[in-house]
Amino acid sequence: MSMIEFKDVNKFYGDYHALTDINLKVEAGETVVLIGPSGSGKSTLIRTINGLEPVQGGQLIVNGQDLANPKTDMNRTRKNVGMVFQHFNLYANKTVLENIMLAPRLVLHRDEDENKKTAMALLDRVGLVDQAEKVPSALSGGQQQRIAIARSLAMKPKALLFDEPTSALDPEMVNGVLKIIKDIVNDSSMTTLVVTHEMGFAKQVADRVIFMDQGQILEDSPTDEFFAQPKEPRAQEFLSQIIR
Ligand SMILES: Nc1ncnc2c1ncn2[C@@H]1O[C@H](COP(=O)(O)OP(=O)(O)OP(=O)(O)O)[C@@H](O)[C@H]1O
Repeated sequence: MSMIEFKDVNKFYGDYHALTDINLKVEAGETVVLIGPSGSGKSTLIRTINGLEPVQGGQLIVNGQDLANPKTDMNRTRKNVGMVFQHFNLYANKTVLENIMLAPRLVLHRDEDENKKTAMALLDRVGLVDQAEKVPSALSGGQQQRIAIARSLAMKPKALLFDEPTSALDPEMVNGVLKIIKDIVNDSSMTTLVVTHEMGFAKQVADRVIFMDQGQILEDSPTDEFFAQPKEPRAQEFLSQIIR
């Protein structure tokens, strides 16, 4: 069974048809990058995968559960599917260490010593061990995003979703964060979906590229084929505008 499977999924915001007949399979361990113009539905699509946006119609199977079924327990899915947001979404009044330890303590009931050990190892992995006792606002945007990544990894998720993880960062912070995401993709067997406008990064990490426009998936191609020449005229136009 696929880790993630959309079958004829639709999503409305009121009358606005945000996702139209989405069909998509992502296998365990795959890395998929979603690209497309602003407003094409990329964020909406990945937010449906951990139940942050409910869908209407079709089936959305994530780790064996159908999220299109209102009876599904979303908490079980959220335990297994992590999310990194554009604006970090750290807890402002908690230390960096507490940000990382909170969910494993409350949701997984992880032993406190073990929890701290794991959190410190993750801080080491993102190069911020010395910042453990600070509050997020004392750190740069790039550092805050690295903490947010460590926080999501602390839950040991089966899948990790990144929603434009570098769009809110100052340019000099972008590469450090992308490097960490690349290392995670290379070192783990997690299923990873990334919405990004960073095409060089997409080429390096993605197994497949999905191009969206107006709430639809117009192209789903292996990365090499997509960047050599997308099949879809609208994807060709999009790429020609952003790669100079
Ligand atoms: N909560 C909401 N209520 C109403 N409409 C929304 C909501 N969230 C998104 N939309 C609309 O749905 C469409 C898709 O938005 P979405 O954020 O998924 O696009 P996107 O491809 O991620 O764009 P961007 O690259 O600009 O982030 C847009 O037209 C947006 O205005």
